[in-house]
Amino acid sequence: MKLIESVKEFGGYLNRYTHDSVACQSEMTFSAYLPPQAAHGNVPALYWLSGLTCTDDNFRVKAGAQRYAAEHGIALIIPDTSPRGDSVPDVPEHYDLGQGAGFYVNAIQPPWDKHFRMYDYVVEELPHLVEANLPLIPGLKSISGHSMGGHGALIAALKNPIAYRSVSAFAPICHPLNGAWGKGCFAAYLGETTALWEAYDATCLVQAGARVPEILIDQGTADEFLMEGQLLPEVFQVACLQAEQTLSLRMQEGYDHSYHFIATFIGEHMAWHAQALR
Ligand SMILES: N[C@@H](CCC(=O)N[C@@H](CS)C(=O)NCC(=O)O)C(=O)O
Repeated sequence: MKLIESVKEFGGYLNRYTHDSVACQSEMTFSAYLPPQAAHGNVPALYWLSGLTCTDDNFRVKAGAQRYAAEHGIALIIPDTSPRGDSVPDVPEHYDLGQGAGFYVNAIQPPWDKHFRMYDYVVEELPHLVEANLPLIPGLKSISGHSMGGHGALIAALKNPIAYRSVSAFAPICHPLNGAWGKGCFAAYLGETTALWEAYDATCLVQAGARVPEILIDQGTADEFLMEGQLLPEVFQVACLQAEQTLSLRMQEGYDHSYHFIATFIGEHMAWHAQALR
């Protein structure tokens, strides 16, 4: 992997890297914040998955997480939301399909199947890469994300409960099978057989018996996409109740879907993950 940018922040370094991805068959970009503690030894990591239209940049400039990462001695690993480049398929007129909208699945339908393997990238390739090249404690990691990335964090943890110490999400897409964003991307990437979609749907995974120790979700009540029926946390909450999956769903009065909402509560999520990563 190649370091392309490094800036000192809160005593640590906010770095950006590129590398040739085997999973995505393209060059990928990601950011990593290494807290000051990483200068003296290996540290745990929190992976952050962003939402539709985002690159690795949105979280690093808008969420304000680096201050808390420095306080707790946790590295932040911030991947892009899809493969990119001229040879990677896209639908520029649709922000919610193709580049910027990888949905953290392994596509099996052409033309997406060659590059859009974000599930393998996030769960397998990226952890192996960063643990081999950065001062990280191998295997000591947690995951969080926003919207499409909240969905990604939930399914990554539910499908790999041993791999992550904790999972949280901001306004996650909890049941993509029944929201317009999820349906559009799943149909394109996975085909029309909805049975295949269930393996990437947090609500279906919980209903099918997947479990993690605890899930923390913050959801703004003034979120425009909550009102549109894209996120469906209430459906996930019922599934968790029925399955006895511990869920802390905090409905945050008046907050919208934006990074202002994330910035407000990211400190609490970082403290929560820090406890699990201790
Ligand atoms: N209206 C938005 C829809 C996409 C959107 O809201 N994306 C969220 C994630 S679902 C986001 O994080 N956008 C980038 C940002 O706010 O920095 C757009 O067209 O960009």
